[in-house]
Formats: sequence, C-alpha cells, structure tokens
Amino acid sequence: MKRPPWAVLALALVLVGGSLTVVSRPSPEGPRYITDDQGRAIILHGFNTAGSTKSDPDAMPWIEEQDVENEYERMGTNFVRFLLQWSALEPEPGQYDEKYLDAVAERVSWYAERDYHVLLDMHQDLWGQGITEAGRVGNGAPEWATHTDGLTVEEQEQWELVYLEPGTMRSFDHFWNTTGEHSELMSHYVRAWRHVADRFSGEPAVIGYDLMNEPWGGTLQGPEFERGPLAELYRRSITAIRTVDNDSWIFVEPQAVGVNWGLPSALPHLDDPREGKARIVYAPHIYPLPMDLGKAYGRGEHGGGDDGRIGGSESSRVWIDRSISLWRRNVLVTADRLEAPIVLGEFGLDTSSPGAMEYVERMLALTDEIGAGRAYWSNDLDGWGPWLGRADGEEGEGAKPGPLAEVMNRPYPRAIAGEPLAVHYDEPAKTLTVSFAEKNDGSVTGPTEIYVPEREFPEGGIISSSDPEGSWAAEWDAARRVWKVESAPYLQEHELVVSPTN
Ligand SMILES: CN(C)c1ccc(C(=O)NC[C@H]2N[C@H](CO)[C@@H](O)[C@@H]2O)cc1
Repeated sequence: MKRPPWAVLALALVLVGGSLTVVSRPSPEGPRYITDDQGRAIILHGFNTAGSTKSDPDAMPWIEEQDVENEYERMGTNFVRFLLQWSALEPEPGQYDEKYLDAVAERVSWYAERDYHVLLDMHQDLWGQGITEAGRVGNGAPEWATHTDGLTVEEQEQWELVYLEPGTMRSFDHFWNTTGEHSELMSHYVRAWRHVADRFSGEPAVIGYDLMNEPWGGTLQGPEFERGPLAELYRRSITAIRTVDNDSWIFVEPQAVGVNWGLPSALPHLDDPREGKARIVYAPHIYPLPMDLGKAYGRGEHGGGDDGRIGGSESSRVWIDRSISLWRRNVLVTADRLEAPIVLGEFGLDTSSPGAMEYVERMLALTDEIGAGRAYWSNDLDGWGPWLGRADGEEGEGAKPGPLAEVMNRPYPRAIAGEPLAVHYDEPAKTLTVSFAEKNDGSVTGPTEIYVPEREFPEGGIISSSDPEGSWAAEWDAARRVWKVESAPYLQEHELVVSPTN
C-alpha cells in the first residue's frame, strides 16, 4: 500500500530530528523497577488483551478462561494489559455500569488465579465511536462525551488519518479544554478513573492503571500538549486515584505520534502523593516509522542495499534499527526525568512479514537490557498475535500457537528478590542469567522466581548460583514451571544461571 509523501518526510524528520536530541545521561543508578507486595522487582511479560474489545458489544475481549490457561501453558506470561472502554464504564454522565465492571472483575480473576499482574488500560483510538454516524472507526469515549460540533469525519483507508479529520480534532480539543467549552469532560474522565480504582484497589492482581491509551492532543502537539493538558489530566487522575488506592502503580503514556517512532517526549515529572515511594510508571509504545510505512524487517529478500534510501528490505532494516536506537535513547531520558520504571505498553507487527520474529527478538532483548516490562500488541486472532486461530476439536482446547508463541516462550525472571543488575537471555545457548544486588532493608520477603519453558527445560533444566554451596536453595514448581530461589541473605550480589538440560 503506497504511503503519502508526507510520511516519508516524517520518517526523515524522526531519524534526523532524533539525532539532534539533547541527551542527558540516563540515571547513574540504573533502571527502576515495579515491586510487588513482597518487595521483589517484578518483570512483566505479556500481551494486550484485546483489540477485539474495541468492537465487542459488551466491550469484552475474545478470550475465555481456558485461553488464559492456554496462554500460560504456551508462554508462561505473567502480565496482561487489559483494555477498558470509557463508553462501557460510564454510558451516561455520572452513571457507572457495575455489570460491566463485574465482567471485568471476572476476567481479572481468571488472571489472578494464575498469578498474573493485570494492568487496566483506559483504551481509546480516534476518541470514540461517536465521531461518525456509522460508529465504525473510533473506540473509547462515550457518545455523550463526543462533541464534533457537526464537523466532518470521513473514514479513511489508513485509519490513522482519521485523527486529522475536523470532527475528530474538535472532539479532542473539547476534551483537552483547548476550546474552553467543555471543561466537564476531563472531570468526568478523572472521576471515572477514581471509580475504577475504588472498585479494584483491593484486588492484588491489578498492578495498576494505564491512564489513557496513545493520547492525541488535537490541535495541541508536542511539549505544548504533553506539558499542558496531558500533564493536567495525569495529575488530576493520580490525585483522584490516590484518594481510594494508595498502592497500585499508575502508568502514564507520552503522546503517541512521533514518540511511538522514536522521537523524544516532553512529558514532565509527575508527583505521586501516596504514602511511600512514588509509583508512577512510564509506559511508551514502539512502532518504528519505516514499519508504519509498510517496510518489513526482512533482510534483503527484495534486494535493496543500505544505499541510504528507503528502498529494499536491507535498507529498511537499517532504518528500523535506527528508529529503535533512537527510541531506546529517548525512552531512557524520559523515564529518568519521571524517575519511573519503564513498561513497553505496546509493540507488535504482522507476524507473517519478512523478519518479523527477528524484530520481536530484538525488542525482547532490548526490554531485557533496559530493565523494562513489555506487553505485545496483541493477543488477537488476527495474524499479529501468537495464535493461528481457535483450535478445532474438543471443547476446552485453546487456540493453536504460532511462531510468535514459540519466540515468546522463553526463560525469564518473573520476580527478583533484590535490586536487578542484569537480565540476559542467550538465545543460541538458551541460557538465562539473572544478577541482582541484595537489599539490606528487610523489604524483600519472597524468593526469586524464574519461569522456564518445557521445550529445552523438561524438568526445569539446570540452575546454578554464584552463592556458596549450601547458602542458597532452589525449589522446582513443576506445575507452574517456575524455579523459586532463596539466596544467602548476607551476600552483596547474586548471579543465577538457568541452562537447558543437556
Ligand atoms: C496519528 N496518531 C495519533 C496515531 C497514529 C498511529 C497510531 C498507531 O499506529 N498506533 C499503534 C497501535 N496502537 C493501537 C492500539 O493502542 C493499535 O490500534 C495500533 O496498531 C496511533 C496514533
């Protein structure tokens, strides 16, 4: 599909503009981490569930409980970014649909029973269904909160272009109070978050709240948007949530456009009024612009060397790698400004595209290297997800796993009993190394937990520690395929290595 020339210009801006970014050093003390109720650093690996929510009449994802079981069996994930819809939560101003929240709670319980962490994502794309009469393109905001002022919204072959439609722009401008005519909208949104947090503050499986998916500033863009109304929405939502929930983590996203591609975000530091350390998480997405322009991560199948043009696959991969490097640098700078851990809220692609699995492996290695959690977009049965489609045959079988499930199913530390220093998976050797520093403040009360897949680790594989013989112990939980490791409490640093059974 040919993309408009402006997109190529945008690509050049991203990749050239990024090189002009003034980069301050990421924090000298290294990455920050989300911690659980045992004081352990948790490493979140999972999926967005699900894109199908956007068009479901009940605003629920396609999954049944068996599919959660199947996901754990096939990939050992421990995290889900679960899509919510404001339109289902608050169908009329100030009226919340408790049956909708009951349905959400039921699905949260499916994950809770399997030791997952659930991130509740107030999802939107293109504001909401109400931007067009047919209601076919947007999702998120309820009709009563949608004010296009009669301006046109034409459906587009490229869905992203609908963001630029006059009626869509106006809907966002009213929400951000750029028009000064509907200040009530943001207040409703903030109160809706307070209602959700009040409902789930007692649910330990709910790790936190992702305040808005891929924010779009309408006529406000860049620092004016991120430091203006977007920061205002976040500050008001954080304050409202903290009146009912002191302990959940609050995830904030930069504006999507530009930052998804690798450009810097201007998001400012956000205070957290909770008792104790701040629990704000920086949750960007990555979709490298060359890929958004339809370029694959393949290596040279279609000719085209690295001649500097966006030509064949070889030059595409070079440009995509430049996007990824730019994204890494700018994400670390913003996370350091926010003094926040990083969770990559979305990354994904058509798994049938050339080089797709190499791209996924690149992103898995990158998030390990920067200490970030990750949620793949998405868990849907649409060629992007890990499933080839629903299994035929007996009731209760899950969807059939595809190549992505194979790549995702790898050893990782679900929880680390200290300050992580490095997590590295050596793909060729199928060996995981986890090193961490002892916390001597008594805040850590649980063991390190490491998941390993059946494939190379039929009985758990071989686990070793840098701790002296006899000062550490590893217990194998065959049902969950998890090593639980108690380490010597008096040592400064520990290194655990899990390798395949010979
Ligand atoms: C112009 N704007 C504001 C814009 C353009 C493109 C995306 C996008 O591709 N997003 C990537 C994926 N994220 C959503 C769900 O959050 C998916 O539907 C997209 O594939 C977002 C915003």
